[in-house]
Amino acid sequence: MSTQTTGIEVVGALKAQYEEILTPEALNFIEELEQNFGARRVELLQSRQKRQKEINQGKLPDFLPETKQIRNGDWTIAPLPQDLQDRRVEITGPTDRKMVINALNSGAKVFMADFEDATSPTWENIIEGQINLRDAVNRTVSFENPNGKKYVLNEETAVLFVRARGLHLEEKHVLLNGKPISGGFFDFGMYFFHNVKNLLARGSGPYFYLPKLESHLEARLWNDVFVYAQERLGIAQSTIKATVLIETIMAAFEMNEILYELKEHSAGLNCGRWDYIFSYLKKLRNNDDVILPDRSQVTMTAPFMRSYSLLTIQTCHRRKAPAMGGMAAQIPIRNNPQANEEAFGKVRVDKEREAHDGHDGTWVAHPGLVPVALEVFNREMPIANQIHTAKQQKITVTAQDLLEVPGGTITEAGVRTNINVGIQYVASWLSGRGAAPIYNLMEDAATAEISRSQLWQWIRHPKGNLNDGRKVTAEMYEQLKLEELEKIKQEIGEQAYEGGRFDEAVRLFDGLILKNEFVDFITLPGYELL
Ligand SMILES: CC(=O)SCCNC(=O)CCNC(=O)[C@H](O)C(C)(C)COP(=O)(O)OP(=O)(O)OC[C@H]1O[C@@H](n2cnc3c(N)ncnc32)[C@H](O)[C@@H]1OP(=O)(O)O
Ligand SMILES: O=CC(=O)O
Ligand SMILES: [Mg+2]
Repeated sequence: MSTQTTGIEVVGALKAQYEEILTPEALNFIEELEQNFGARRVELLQSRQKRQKEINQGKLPDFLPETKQIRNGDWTIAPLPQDLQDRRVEITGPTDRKMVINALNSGAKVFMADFEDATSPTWENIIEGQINLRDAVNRTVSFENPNGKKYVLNEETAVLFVRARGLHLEEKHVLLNGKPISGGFFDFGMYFFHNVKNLLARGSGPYFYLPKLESHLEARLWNDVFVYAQERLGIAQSTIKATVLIETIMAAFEMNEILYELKEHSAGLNCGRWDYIFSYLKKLRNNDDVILPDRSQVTMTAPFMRSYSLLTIQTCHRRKAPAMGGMAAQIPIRNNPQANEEAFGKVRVDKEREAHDGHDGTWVAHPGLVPVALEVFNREMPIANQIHTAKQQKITVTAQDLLEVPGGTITEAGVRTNINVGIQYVASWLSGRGAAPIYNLMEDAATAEISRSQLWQWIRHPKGNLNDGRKVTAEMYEQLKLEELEKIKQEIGEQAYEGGRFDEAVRLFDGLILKNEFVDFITLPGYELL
């Protein structure tokens, strides 16, 4: 079915209620965003390729000489609204109806509803996600489980943020002049269009997370989108607030500049640790000095990760902006109290380090972890945030610190885990679930990117050897893959395996690992299969 408006065309199926989101007025607004900003998005994506080429030729990422004045200048972001002063615990999750209610009721200060890493962007997930968020803002959202359990919002709920898709992702079910539009502009635009007035009437505001930025020019693009959107709907400038994820190695060198570009709309920065590891590996993949050990060994205490976290705190607080921490991947383990306590212990240590260092809040992936993170931040952070404390203001983080290669080993178990978890995740994503519990860890698009890029690199890197001396090769991958697929079949059962899009997942995964050309994001070839 297709609905034609001026130049913009919806080619996705129109199920019940979809027209309530895809109104002619909302589509006109999206069309204007794409008309005004679509070409710049494409140019910025080309700039990413250009910078990658320079890195491949040996030019390492560094702080930009041309923006030194901004780094040295004395400026701050605009004051934060009242409901963004205290963000000590933020829960994240997909925009699934039940989860939206559970997250808003979880006791966390903020719920980040995610159209990015935790969402497989099927047309249904995207449009139903918008319906769910609209109903959440209206406070009419409800849900009934097949077992009769009913879900409604509590009196007091978390503040809502929405993470729009990254600039690299398109929405192929909405075309402008026959071409797919930006997924991020769609997510932002629809949520803003349908909810801004209601959010303001309820004393909150249109709050966003912006993922995977690679430069301050990308932040400038988003700022221009915000300025346009506010003007167009008659909303006061500076109403929109956005937290930018520092989750690419390139953005780590432009934190000041990103805050500066968005300074009227900024709600600080967040350490998106999983994509950051992926980006470090992706950008430096052709550098013979750079290689990462097993995924489990690349933690926030690795020197390059710690430098990045501390620099985020220093930069944000100098600019009076919140510096949000990141996501520990552990989730509750039912039916095994000891393993559960160990998992909670790991989350606790992670959050203690973040709070102690000076982060103003942190992320959790599951309602069961909200009390764990809250207890730590309540203990370590007796006031609403640490923006005005002097923590980390005296440290110096250099380009070398940010690029320092971590030590550690590559093991056969690490290779196996990357294959096993990577394929299971891709199968889940293709089946419409963008976040999945696998071996008691939260897996999403960002963690899967690490798994597959490590395999790609270990096969090709001169130092891609196991701790027992064997070189990681394509043949080893093929052999271990067969064994891991058998293991998965045993664990989840033949029926779930057959119904789980595993064959397509394996073909997609093989393409990512075995082709010499590095694919920028799993979700790009993945989206062709959705
Ligand atoms: C790298 C990054 O970008 S991190 C941010 C992106 N990633 C995420 O947001 C992941 C968020 N987390 C999740 O999606 C989920 O916790 C998963 C997929 C990891 C595990 O989900 P499940 O297997 O459903 O967990 P589990 O069975 O323990 O859930 C128990 C209850 O908690 C709810 N729940 C679990 N996680 C969440 C969440 N993040 N938000 C809201 N509710 C949640 C479930 O809906 C379920 O509710 P019910 O008891 O009312 O039925
Ligand atoms: O988006 C968060 C991340 O860690 O990646
Ligand atoms: Mg991410």
